[in-house]
Amino acid sequence: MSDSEGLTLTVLGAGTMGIAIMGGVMSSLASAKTKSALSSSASSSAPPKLPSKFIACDTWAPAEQKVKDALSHYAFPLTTLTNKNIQGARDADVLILSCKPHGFKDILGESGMRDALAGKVLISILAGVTQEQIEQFLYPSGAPENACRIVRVMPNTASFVGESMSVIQKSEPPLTDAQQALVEWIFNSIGRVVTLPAGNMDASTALCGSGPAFFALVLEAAADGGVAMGLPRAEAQLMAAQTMRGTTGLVLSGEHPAVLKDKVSTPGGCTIGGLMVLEEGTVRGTVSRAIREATVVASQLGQGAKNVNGTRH
Ligand SMILES: NC(=O)C1=CN([C@@H]2O[C@H](COP(=O)(O)OP(=O)(O)OC[C@H]3O[C@@H](n4cnc5c(N)ncnc54)[C@H](OP(=O)(O)O)[C@@H]3O)[C@@H](O)[C@H]2O)C=CC1
Ligand SMILES: O=C(O)[C@@H]1CCC=N1
Repeated sequence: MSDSEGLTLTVLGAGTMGIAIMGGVMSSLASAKTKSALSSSASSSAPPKLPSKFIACDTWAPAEQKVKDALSHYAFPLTTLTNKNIQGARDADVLILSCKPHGFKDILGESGMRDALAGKVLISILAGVTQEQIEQFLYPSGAPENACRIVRVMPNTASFVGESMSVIQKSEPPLTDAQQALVEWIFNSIGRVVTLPAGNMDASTALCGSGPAFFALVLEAAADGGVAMGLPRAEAQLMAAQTMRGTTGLVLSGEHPAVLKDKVSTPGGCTIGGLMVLEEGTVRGTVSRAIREATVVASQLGQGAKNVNGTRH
């Protein structure tokens, strides 16, 4: 629980994302400490207290070692628990629900969970599960005065390296200033943040949550092309990754992707030759359709639907 030094952040589900988010937050805190300037905490919108202790809960016993292997080197107080979600929730100030989408009822339905969550902020990163679904499950007769506040956020796995793109769902009614500051601090500490209405969360899941997988596929294909033409594998992968990073740097600094593309295409040169092959392969349509498909699949993940991907052509 919160002490004079800081808050306790608990993740309920210590898999890929639970570890990535804790790792990102720890890394951000550690680098602020190293610089001995908690610049974000010094800003007017920073929460009065930051996370300083961490609890990772899972049902899978080997998760404890995975968490320790990934995070112990940050040297923050870190507790790992197996089948002790209530203890993890009780000892928390702020929680991240990071189980699989269909698993939230198991966790939130545990006897004593409602009391353990009272008055706290529960951040759900589950794909396809709405804030209302969680609220109605926890409080079927309406939220009591001490109900926890549920906030839906869609981050991505680049949280681990402080490069997430996280979409925070606009809360209705608004969170308190302190709650809002805490949620924004957590996700700003692990990357960039935008806030959007509830209706945009499934598309955000496809573009930001799934996005790293889509971009990794393109990156890997580009490296393969280089290898096919004789580049050594390790260098080809580094070259593809750094080239993708440079491209995103230009776009994030304000360059329009279409202008960027045209600038690279020297008339009569090799780039336009490669671009024509991509257009013939309907890369744009295929990539856009992948985002549309993932959006539709994401929208069904919270309905308890099984094998959703198999129901679509
Ligand atoms: N992976 C990603 O890049 C992203 C994922 N998400 C969302 O984040 C959530 C987690 O995804 P991800 O990290 O990939 O999934 P993982 O399967 O890696 O992690 C979930 C963990 O929760 C555990 N778990 C299952 N039931 C319980 C329980 N009752 N109590 C505590 N822990 C439990 C799982 O154990 P077991 O494996 O034994 O079931 C598993 O270790 C999902 O809802 C997903 O939609 C959002 C953005 C990006
Ligand atoms: O594939 C999934 O369902 C999750 C949600 C976004 C990224 N991974």
